[in-house]
Amino acid sequence: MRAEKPERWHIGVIGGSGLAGGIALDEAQEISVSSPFGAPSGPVVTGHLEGVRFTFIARHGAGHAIPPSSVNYRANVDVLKRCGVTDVLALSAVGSLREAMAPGEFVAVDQFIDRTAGRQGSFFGPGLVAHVSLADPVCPRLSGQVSRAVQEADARVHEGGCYVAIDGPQFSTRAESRLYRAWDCDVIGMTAMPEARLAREAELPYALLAMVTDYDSWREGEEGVDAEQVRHVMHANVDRAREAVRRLAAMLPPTREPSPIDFALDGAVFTAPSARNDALVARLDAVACRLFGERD
Ligand SMILES: CSC[C@H]1O[C@H](OP(=O)(O)O)[C@H](O)[C@@H]1O
Ligand SMILES: Nc1ncnc2[nH]cnc12
Repeated sequence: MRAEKPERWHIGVIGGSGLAGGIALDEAQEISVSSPFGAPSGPVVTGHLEGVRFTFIARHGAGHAIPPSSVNYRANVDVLKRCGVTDVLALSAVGSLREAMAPGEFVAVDQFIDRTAGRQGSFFGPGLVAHVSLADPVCPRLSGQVSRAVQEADARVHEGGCYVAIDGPQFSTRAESRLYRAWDCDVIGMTAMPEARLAREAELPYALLAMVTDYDSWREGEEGVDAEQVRHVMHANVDRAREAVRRLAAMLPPTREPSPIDFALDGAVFTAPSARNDALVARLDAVACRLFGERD
């Protein structure tokens, strides 16, 4: 078993809609990292912000070419882990299902309902069965720090909110939008699942900063959401998201104390050593390096 995580922060940022251009990092370097789970969404850029190491991936690739259900979520998370990332901050555009969560505001999401289907939702599989806890899918420490960073960036943030993940790429019908409100969901998007599940399997504390771009399609007597509206609000606010990331870097304590999520795989693997699929174990050399060690 490998030693505990390093004491230095290394934040992996997965940038969503509006963030294909990345975040401005000092000494930024584009690096090529391959993954046994296939190609990540696009170039991986690593550098520093306020002296803290950051590594960035654009979720939809350069120029936003990859639709939500075609994102290789496993490769993205695996590559971040391979780069030595300690914590993941995901940035996403979302629709609001609550009057109080207005376009232009941010939500530090803390729960999910997953309505996606057919996406690769686990690093594990036949020959290596693991069940991690997902009761609290977001890291409260990172999410709290991110909320404070948004406030410092002079933007409004709602601390906590349930995100319903849909496949898309179409927006929801009015009936679906009303249904998700009845389920007590607060915001809607197309990408946080399975991303959050995979981060947990990779023992990476995950926080999701959602930027509200629209009211989806539940409001009586109003037009439903359309892409033009989303694009407009997104472009008006994306620099605030970048500023929040910079503020986060500036406020992180110099030493990273361990998180319980760093040990999410402890006790999670059910498959007996004699029944394990060696090829699958080998593919987990980054994700589960603490359990199985790294490849030579
Ligand atoms: C551009 S509107 C729909 C699109 O935006 C969100 O993407 P992301 O989460 O990567 O910011 C949403 O999930 C959809 O993929
Ligand atoms: N209304 C909406 N539904 C799904 N994803 C979105 N991303 C931004 N707005 C959205």
